Amino acid sequence: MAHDPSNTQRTLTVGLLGLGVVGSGVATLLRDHADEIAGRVGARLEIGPVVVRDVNKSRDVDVAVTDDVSTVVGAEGVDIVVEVMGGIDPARELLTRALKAGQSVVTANKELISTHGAELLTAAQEHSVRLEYEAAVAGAIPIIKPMRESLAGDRVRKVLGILNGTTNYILTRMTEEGAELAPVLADAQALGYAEADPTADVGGHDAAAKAAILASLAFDAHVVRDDVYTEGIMSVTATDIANAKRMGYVIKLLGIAEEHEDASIGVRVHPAWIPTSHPLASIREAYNAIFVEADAAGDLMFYGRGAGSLPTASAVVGDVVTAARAMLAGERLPSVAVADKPIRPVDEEIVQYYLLLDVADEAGVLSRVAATFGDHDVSIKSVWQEGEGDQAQLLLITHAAREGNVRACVEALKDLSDVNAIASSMRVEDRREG
Ligand SMILES: NC(=O)C1=CN([C@@H]2O[C@H](COP(=O)(O)OP(=O)(O)OC[C@H]3O[C@@H](n4cnc5c(N)ncnc54)[C@H](O)[C@@H]3O)[C@@H](O)[C@H]2O)C=CC1
Ligand SMILES: N[C@@H](CC=O)C(=O)O
Ligand code: NA
Repeated sequence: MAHDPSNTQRTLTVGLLGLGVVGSGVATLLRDHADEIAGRVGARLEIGPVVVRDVNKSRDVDVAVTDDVSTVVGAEGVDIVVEVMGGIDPARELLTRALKAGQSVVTANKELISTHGAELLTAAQEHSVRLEYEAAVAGAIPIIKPMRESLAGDRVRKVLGILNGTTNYILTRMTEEGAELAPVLADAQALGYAEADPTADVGGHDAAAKAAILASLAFDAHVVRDDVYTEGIMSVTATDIANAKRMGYVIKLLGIAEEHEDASIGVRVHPAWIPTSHPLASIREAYNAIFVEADAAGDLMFYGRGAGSLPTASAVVGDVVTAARAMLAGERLPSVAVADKPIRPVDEEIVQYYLLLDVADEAGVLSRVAATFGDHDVSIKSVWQEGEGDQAQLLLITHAAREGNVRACVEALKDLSDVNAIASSMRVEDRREG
């Protein structure tokens, strides 16, 4: 049945901060889906002032723009502020001001939420308005609301996610086409997936921000971006990809958050081998996925587009609808008791490793290498040797061991006279290892 917007006389005004990739998508959806949204909210949502840096720039979307933030932030008649500028400053100060002025806020800004989310949520609570940020984690995928609401009766143990579209796109093309990283990154930028500064993507920082937000929600804890151990994909080579493939694995940039039995929280982002049989192994291109292990629900997987204009705008506009409904119903943000749980240092994590060693092809090398592993309490699961003549490569996969021991073992291996180099090392995330 078609929506009848005639009974939705009330109008709420949505002001926008930023009109780039995401902002243009938000303006497009608010305009193109206006009637359905009015039917769902019980009020029409009107696009109010749109703040941009350069009012003279030509744009694909036809809205009136201004460079005066005071027309949106704290402005009489603007009910909801959508922040899609990115960065900490001035977003932090502008959103604080908006919340204090009684405006609900919707943001896609993971950098801001993962560092100053707690103070912004407090301001929202204190002023009885909403702060929504579904687009900040995994773009279009509904994950914030399921974590906050659908799983509120369960206990989440572990979250494992492909949280960055740009790097998944790059790794997919490196794996499937043998492409080099740099030109594929340029394609990801042209497609609107990358951050304004793409080192946030390839360096793992964007995924780390999202992992911090997810860990906070999953474990009712205060986890910030700087708590996340972070490695990016710059060191992943074609050789690593080929080695993973022939052993039955693929390489993905993973965000991993888990609550350990001592209530400490481990949260890390790094490239990892995962078995081709794992549901996350089949996630290609700019798609994201989040695999959740919960006590009662068991395994869940959330899948969808993690980046791009309209997919991200879908999550932003969904949040605008949430904020508008709450405003009309007088509903406040749910208040959650948050504990200060300790962050487990990465050295204390129990991990499995792939190591590639350049060694001299001489008698006794293998036993000296094996003894070094034994000295550090790291057990070898499998080993292959390749090459002949003076040089050989040893490919080793360890059993799960304490990260700090693996690191010390790697340092000791470097000191062996017949180990010329540690050509590569990467963690293996394999549930079969326990
Ligand atoms: N592009 C994507 O696929 C996704 C982006 N996000 C987040 O959405 C936000 C926006 O991202 P994009 O639209 O991709 O960035 P963008 O760079 O395309 O757009 C940002 C816009 O904000 C404007 N802007 C920045 N600072 C401003 C200021 N002080 N005053 C006025 N205008 C200002 C810029 O001129 C630009 O037009 C970021 O927080 C990003 O992390 C989240 C999910 C996906
Ligand atoms: N640059 C990000 C955009 C969405 O958060 C990504 O590539 O995932
Ligand atoms: Na999302």
